[in-house]
Amino acid sequence: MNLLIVYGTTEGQTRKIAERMATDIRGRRHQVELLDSARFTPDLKLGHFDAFIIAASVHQEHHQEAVTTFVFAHHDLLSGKPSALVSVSLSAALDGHEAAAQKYVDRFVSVTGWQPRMTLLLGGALRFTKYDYFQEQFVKFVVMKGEDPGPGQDHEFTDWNALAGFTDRFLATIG
Ligand SMILES: Cc1cc2nc3c(=O)[nH]c(=O)nc-3n(C[C@H](O)[C@H](O)[C@H](O)COP(=O)(O)O)c2cc1C
Repeated sequence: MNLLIVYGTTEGQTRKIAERMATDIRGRRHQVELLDSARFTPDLKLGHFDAFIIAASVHQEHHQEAVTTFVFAHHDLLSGKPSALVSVSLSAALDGHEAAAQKYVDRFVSVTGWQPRMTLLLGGALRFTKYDYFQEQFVKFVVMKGEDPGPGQDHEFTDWNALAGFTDRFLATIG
């Protein structure tokens, strides 16, 4: 099988997630190409791929615009082949915030018209040491609703075992 992973990342965590999936897929003896949504090439031949994984992170309640545009433009092709969505957010990792994480996905599906075969809501990372004032305030007060982020400045919430299990299950659906 030949898979394409298209990812959108703002601070780098989703790139790390996409790269981990690619490593796992190659370990299962499939071919895989990684494409950063910020670097689309018009000559990319999507018809060459047997299955697709879209991975994008959430900022201010939305996935990256470049990913949304790509999926909207190709939703028929994506819906006609095995395809999966990995939605990376803080809400996916925080107790009591699952509904918000699901809401981002529901909106993405409704805006793009694509119905992924499988979806994973996956925790991302907090990088307070890299945020500017606005980013820090937004994460603390809008996303975390004033909850104490804890003493550590930066924290990775990504459940790598859940990701590996998801990748395996998706590969099992495409044979
Ligand atoms: C400015 C900013 C806004 C964010 N907005 C949201 C949000 O609305 N909902 C959410 O669940 N997570 C939000 N997050 C958390 C990100 O989804 C999380 O940090 C993720 O790991 C980012 O992935 P990336 O490094 O691939 O861009 C936000 C993060 C930042 C820095």
